[in-house]
Amino acid sequence: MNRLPEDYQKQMRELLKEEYPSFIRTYDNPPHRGLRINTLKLSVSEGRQRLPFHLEPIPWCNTGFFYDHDRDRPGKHVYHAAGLYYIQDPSAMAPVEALQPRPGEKILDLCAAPGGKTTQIAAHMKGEGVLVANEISRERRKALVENLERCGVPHALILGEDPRHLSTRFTGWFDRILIDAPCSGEGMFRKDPDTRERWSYRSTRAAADLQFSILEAAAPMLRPGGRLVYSTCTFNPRENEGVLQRFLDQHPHFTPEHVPQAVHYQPARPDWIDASPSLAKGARLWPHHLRGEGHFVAVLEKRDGKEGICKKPGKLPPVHGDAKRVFNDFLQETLIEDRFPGPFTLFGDHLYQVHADLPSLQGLVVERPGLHLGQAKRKHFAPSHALASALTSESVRRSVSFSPEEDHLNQYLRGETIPIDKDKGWTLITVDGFPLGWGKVSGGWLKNHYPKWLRRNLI
Ligand SMILES: C[S@@+](CC[C@H](N)C(=O)[O-])C[C@H]1O[C@@H](n2cnc3c(N)ncnc32)[C@H](O)[C@@H]1O
Repeated sequence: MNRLPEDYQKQMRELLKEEYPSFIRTYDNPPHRGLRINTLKLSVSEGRQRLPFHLEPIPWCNTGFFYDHDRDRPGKHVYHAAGLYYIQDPSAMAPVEALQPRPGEKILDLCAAPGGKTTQIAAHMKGEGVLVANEISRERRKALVENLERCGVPHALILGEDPRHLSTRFTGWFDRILIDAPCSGEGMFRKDPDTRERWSYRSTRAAADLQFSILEAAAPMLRPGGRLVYSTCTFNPRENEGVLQRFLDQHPHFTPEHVPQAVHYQPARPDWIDASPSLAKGARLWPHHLRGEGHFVAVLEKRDGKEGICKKPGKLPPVHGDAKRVFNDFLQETLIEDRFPGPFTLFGDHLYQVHADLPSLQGLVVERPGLHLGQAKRKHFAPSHALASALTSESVRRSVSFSPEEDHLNQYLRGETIPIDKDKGWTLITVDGFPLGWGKVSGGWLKNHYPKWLRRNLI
């Protein structure tokens, strides 16, 4: 295993003083493991009854649970594929709890991949409002898309922008913004030892400059009275209190607020860098004080500024008659109630449901303009995996439920065709009633439409 960098140990010894021995001993222990029940799919109490794992509540997140890594492998269970939970470091659940998202709001997750916090925000929003998930890295956006689809998030717009470019397009538009910033990752050295190799004093300075530029870009996008959460997974005061002080010096209309649930955390440490004492309202999550990795969380409120400049809805590519017709035919044949009132847009022949009053997206890298409904071919409509995941078995005319132990379930996940005695047509395939994907029944066979890139063998 990679050793902890000498300079890092020296830094932590100087900062933590008498606390240092108990801090450094945490590296001898395994990391704590957590999962978050996805309340877009099921309630916490149903999740506790249904999930076959040894769960213990995480005090700072009421949908979060520790699991026992020696006995449970939730990442391999079919309920994971069905999006019933998201595996997440317990400390990483703190920033969204501090953001306090509400249904119907406009919320920006500026550094979103792989989507742990985006899916947590989506669950708080109950799928209502606009959730903009932005991720600059193309490679990492793939995991973001996959996780949002798996978790059945119906209302996200996925962008791939440099925050400085976004900033000019959404002035005063968001009620809440999360910046879960790229950082030197000191808080992850225990869980992910590879990150140790990339660390140096210089890398922490470069990270601080990048974090400052991301905060600067986010500031104008928040409406007056809006809430911004800044979080990192590093202990480094230069990247935490230091970046915030530099930001507040130039943006006096932002004020630090107390992080909710502070009783579970330690206060931030402005005294380490001679910053404003008000920054102590932020929180530090330490592995020698709680069961999780290192994290930093701060809440800022905006007191002033411009409000909602981009009120004018943007124009998206229109939906031509053929696409509308095949989609409507599909809806009538497959769904019991039409839960998709639009508006819609077409990207190529892919149909999306979008939010009614989005500003123009022209010139932006758009990974998903909204919920991907499927592909509108000339004569028929092929529903998407994202649509299957956002539905329930009660909302469709035909569904088949397999139990986790059934052979047919494994066959479905492997992508095989399955003999079946059911009515012809698109059929929602579920595990215990929770959607996994599509199949199409014809002549006594279920043709498998589980996405090729997700196919696998259950253990
Ligand atoms: C700590 S991770 C985000 C984790 C994510 N919020 C989650 O909970 O799953 C930080 C992200 O910032 C992205 N990033 C890197 N450089 C960036 C930049 N210049 N502007 C915005 N984001 C950047 C990284 O690609 C990375 O995905």
